[in-house]
Amino acid sequence: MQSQHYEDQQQKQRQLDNITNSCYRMEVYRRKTSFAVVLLVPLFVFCCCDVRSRSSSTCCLVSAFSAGGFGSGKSQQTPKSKKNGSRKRKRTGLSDLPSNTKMVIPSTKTPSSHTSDGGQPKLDKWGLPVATLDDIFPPLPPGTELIPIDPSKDSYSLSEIQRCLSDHISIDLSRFFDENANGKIPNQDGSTMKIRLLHQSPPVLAVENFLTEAECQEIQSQSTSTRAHQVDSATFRGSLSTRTSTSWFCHYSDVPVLLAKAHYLLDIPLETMEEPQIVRYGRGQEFSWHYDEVPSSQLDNGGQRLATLLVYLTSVPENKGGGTTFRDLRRHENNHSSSASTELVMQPQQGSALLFFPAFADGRPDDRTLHKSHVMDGTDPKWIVQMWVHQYPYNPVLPAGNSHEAARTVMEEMSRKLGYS
Ligand SMILES: O=C(O)CCC(=O)C(=O)O
Ligand SMILES: [Fe+2]
Repeated sequence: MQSQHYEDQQQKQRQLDNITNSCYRMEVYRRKTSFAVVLLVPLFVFCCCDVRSRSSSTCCLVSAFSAGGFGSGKSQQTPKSKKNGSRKRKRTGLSDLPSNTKMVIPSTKTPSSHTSDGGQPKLDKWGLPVATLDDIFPPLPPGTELIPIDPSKDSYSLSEIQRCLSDHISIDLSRFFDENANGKIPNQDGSTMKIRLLHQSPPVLAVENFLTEAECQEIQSQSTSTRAHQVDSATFRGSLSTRTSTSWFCHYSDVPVLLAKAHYLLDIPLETMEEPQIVRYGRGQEFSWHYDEVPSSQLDNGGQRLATLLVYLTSVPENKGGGTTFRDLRRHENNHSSSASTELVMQPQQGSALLFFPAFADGRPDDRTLHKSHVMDGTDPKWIVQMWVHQYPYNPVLPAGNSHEAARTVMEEMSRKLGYS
């Protein structure tokens, strides 16, 4: 399975390389078309207006056309695309973003042209091919393993869930959950956690009642603390990725309950946890398609992100947007008479956690986890807190002075209070 994925990655790279070639061919095609239009339109007008000289003019123009037009080497050797091609790219504002969220922006290679309606290529106002979502987030190669959950099963046992995690970060779920996938230790408000499988391969898990209502409110209130570092996400105009929410980077020690629960659930060293981030999406705000993996240029801090733990601090009704959506993953309708399937969406439910894996255990990105936060439609904002787990110890960047060590004691105290140790 892993070697299959590695081949898929290589194929993706080849697809990206092909973009350059197909784009060049597209540009040649465009040039030829413009050339033909430039020649044929005056020819048509000329012929209509001056019937007496039509035959000789046609001969003259046709011979000029065949000398430098379709099929001639000349237009291919001197593509006039140079001028447009070297046009300055619009600033994307990437530097305004938190450095640890990978935003995929259009390749510096010229994107391939794509046909829209009726096979016509989509061109911009300069007649250049327009990048499409498929250029930036290529479809998964045919044959990629995608296994949704079985719609005929009411639930998965803990052993079945555990088996789905075999290629990813090693987590021992039996510390926290019994064989029926129920939490072993009740929450402070008496509620019980429950872990559910949302997708088998790649594995996507939900933990109901991960945080209590009071714990959600306590974490959300950290956004008003002067200790949190606020980042207003830039809107990416001229790019296909858009993040318009607001984030707050927190000191580990300010969110001990998140730390204690994440640490106990995932059984990973505190040092591999990235700074906890609180995010708020107001009406109309979103985070469009992206991968959570760290760009290769930034792997020197903790290596790749192996797990994304995202906890919803507020609920958002189904018809109000805000769902976390996976492009390539499906959820079959739980209806035996129908084989309909829809995109896998996790609708925010206060206190529930979503757990998925942007990379395999050895750090190779798992592109099957391309996802987005749907545009918010409701007036009540969506709030989340999230944390990524790295391969190796991670050095926190924000807020200044943030440190794992400073949080260790409060985390251990909280673990005792919650009954985990
Ligand atoms: O808010 C969500 O539902 C998804 C957020 C996300 O994917 C991210 O911040 O990386
Ligand atoms: Fe994400």
